[in-house]
Amino acid sequence: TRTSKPKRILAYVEKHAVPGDAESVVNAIDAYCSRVEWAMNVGSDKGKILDRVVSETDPDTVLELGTYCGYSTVRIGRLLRPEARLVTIEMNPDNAKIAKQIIALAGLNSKIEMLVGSSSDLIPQLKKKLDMKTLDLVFLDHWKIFYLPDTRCLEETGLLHKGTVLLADNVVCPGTPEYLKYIRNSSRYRSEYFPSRLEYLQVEDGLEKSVFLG
Ligand SMILES: Nc1ncc2ncn(CCCCCNC(=O)c3cc(-c4ccc(F)cc4)cc(O)c3O)c2n1
Ligand SMILES: [Mg+2]
Repeated sequence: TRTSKPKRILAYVEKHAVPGDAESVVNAIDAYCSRVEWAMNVGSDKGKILDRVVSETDPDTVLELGTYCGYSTVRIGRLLRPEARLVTIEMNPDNAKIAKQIIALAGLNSKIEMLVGSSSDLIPQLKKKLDMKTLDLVFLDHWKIFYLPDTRCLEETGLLHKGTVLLADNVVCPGTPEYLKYIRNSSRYRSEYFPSRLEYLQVEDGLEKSVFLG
């Protein structure tokens, strides 16, 4: 098949969003994925929780693991101050290409840098590659079995500081049991579960917010 779901999402956004208006890009993707075809964006219900956590954290540096089409990248980026920076990691080069175009359409190129590769390969390079002092917020939305090893890697590479917020998508569906077990039992984090719904469906899902205590 010539087109892919991300390409169909991009085509819809190009037709229905207003260039430079990040909100209209988010709304266009939600309209498409709720009416035409489901896609694994964090969606509007969990998106409202994400918005609140981003606004309360007001981060200077953000790391997103798993870009897909860039829905949550734009959702987060639209709330950041002009001098703030968001690095997003996507392993699939075709998805990264689409996401780059959606991020550009939202007018967020100046705040967002996309890295193409696996989180496990790229996280160790973040500190030196991007002169990343530390991260204020991490949004985990990639392969669910990588949440725990990547969190351990973030700890070991000194990318977390006292107060860094980790926000994990899909802790109920598809589920991230090993990550939840670790983060909820670790004295180095204070965790809180935000119940919600799986994107565009009536299935239970939720976000786990964990503050690193150092
Ligand atoms: N390590 C590494 N580094 C970087 C990377 N970049 C991409 N990947 C690969 C990640 C591939 C996509 C991850 N996301 C999901 O799998 C996901 C799934 C559902 C879902 C699906 C079916 C259902 F029936 C119900 C729920 C819903 C969600 O909200 C999800 O986020 C990477 N991996
Ligand atoms: Mg997700």
